[in-house]
Amino acid sequence: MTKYVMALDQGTTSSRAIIFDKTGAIVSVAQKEFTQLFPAPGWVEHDPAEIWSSQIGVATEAMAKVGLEGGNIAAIGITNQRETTIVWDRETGRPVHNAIVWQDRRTAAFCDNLKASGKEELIRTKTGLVIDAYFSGTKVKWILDNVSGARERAAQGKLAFGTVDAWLVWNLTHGAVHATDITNASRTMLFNIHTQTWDEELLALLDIPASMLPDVKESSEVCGHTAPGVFAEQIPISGIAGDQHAALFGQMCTEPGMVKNTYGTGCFMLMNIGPKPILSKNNLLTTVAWKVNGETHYALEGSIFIAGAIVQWLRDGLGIIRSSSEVEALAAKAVQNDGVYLVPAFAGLGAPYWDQHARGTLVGMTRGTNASHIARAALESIAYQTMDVLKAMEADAGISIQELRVDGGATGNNLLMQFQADILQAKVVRPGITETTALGAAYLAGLATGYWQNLEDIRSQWQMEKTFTPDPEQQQRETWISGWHKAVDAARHWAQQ
Ligand SMILES: Nc1ncnc2c1ncn2[C@@H]1O[C@H](COP(=O)(O)OP(=O)(O)O)[C@@H](O)[C@H]1O
Ligand SMILES: O=P(O)(O)OC[C@H](O)CO
Repeated sequence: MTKYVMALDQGTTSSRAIIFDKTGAIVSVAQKEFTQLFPAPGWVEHDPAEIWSSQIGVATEAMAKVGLEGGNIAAIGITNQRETTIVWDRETGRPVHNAIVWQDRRTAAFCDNLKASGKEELIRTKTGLVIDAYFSGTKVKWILDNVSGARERAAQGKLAFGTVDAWLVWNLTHGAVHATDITNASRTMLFNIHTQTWDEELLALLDIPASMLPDVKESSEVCGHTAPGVFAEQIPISGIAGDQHAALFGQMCTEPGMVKNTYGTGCFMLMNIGPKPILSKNNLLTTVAWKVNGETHYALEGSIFIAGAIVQWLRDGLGIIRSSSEVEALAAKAVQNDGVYLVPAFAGLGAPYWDQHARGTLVGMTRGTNASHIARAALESIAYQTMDVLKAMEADAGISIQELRVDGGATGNNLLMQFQADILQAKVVRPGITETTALGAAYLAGLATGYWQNLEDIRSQWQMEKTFTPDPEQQQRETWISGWHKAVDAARHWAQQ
């Protein structure tokens, strides 16, 4: 019987299942968007039941589309939107609250207080993270503080916390396994990336009982099997990684100094920095890239909160396009931005600014401004934010980055990719398979079960599809960049009380 590996890719806006064969080629894909809930300004939630039902639905659909059954799947890999926080009852398996999504800003004031109380250095040194509402820790605390009876039940060991990977594992195993992997753990602000354990001092600081926490596994390791009845046969769950870490692996950035940028809802640039967790001096995060066969690789990360999501906003919020793919043609109608800049700080600004109070800002409009300028400014904002992060990364690593490997939904946009190369003055390289997040999770899962023997087995599978080279004639770059930074200044601190 021919065997395959299935990746479950639970993203911010959709759940996807992708089945790969031994050559790393895609055999089947199924995808389902799910509901985004915005219960208050700055709040973003998902229904955990819908996360699970959409994910198991697409897994079954991807198999059925090509006539595969459980017995055909050698391993399952999970990759997920990170930081998004779910707390559930261990006995009933029911969540006590909606998932609080990574973009949610409700704990920003608490984070300000934490900073004011001088905890920044402690948290940075232990976790590699800056204090921000982005990470899971303060979201767990919010649930315990705000859901009636939750704190008491948590103290009695009755509640479980997990990021989305742990929630999927719990459901796939019918509650037999409560586990996460080290990459997801490194995004909680509760995990010490040096000792690789949950940190008691941070748990005490946020008043979170250790009994709620999942076991922490390597990224490529069998952590359990699907429960009987989930699929026709029980399948090992043998790879887990946060989506950005999985993408770094799927892009085969396995050597220190290699960099990838994923253009999805947000943009996330990660650089492999090898086995030592170097702390950033330029407001980037230090995070665990993966742990495989007992060897940990670390990464520097620049997280941008709104990237492709700005295109969704043009579609759903402004209504100037009907589908994301229309944005390129609309933007191309404006040869230049004509001084119009859009800073998409809808959820504050992430790296390298870390301004929780920045807000979305559109500047530089005149009577000649039309929808195409706004579309162009939206696309350019993705590239400018990436440039800010790349400059910080170059400063930290002391190197000049010549090549950026890219993936994610927005990389299909050639205008954006060319502008990115021009503004960075670096090559932008798009691989044949842009589903590198899912591919990375599949590789991690397949390596643990012997589907692939070792890295050499898979390294040669990475192939370039198109390289965007910078236009050497570009004269206006510096002017454009200084316009962008003026616009960022206008967006900053806007919502500060
Ligand atoms: N042609 C395009 N140009 C720009 N952005 C696009 C284009 N097509 C899709 N996108 C954006 O890419 C994002 C989806 O990418 P994906 O990698 O699936 O994201 P996620 O994993 O965050 O859900 C959406 O925000 C969408 O607006
Ligand atoms: O779902 P994505 O691809 O936008 O990724 C979300 C990130 O993991 C959040 O940190």
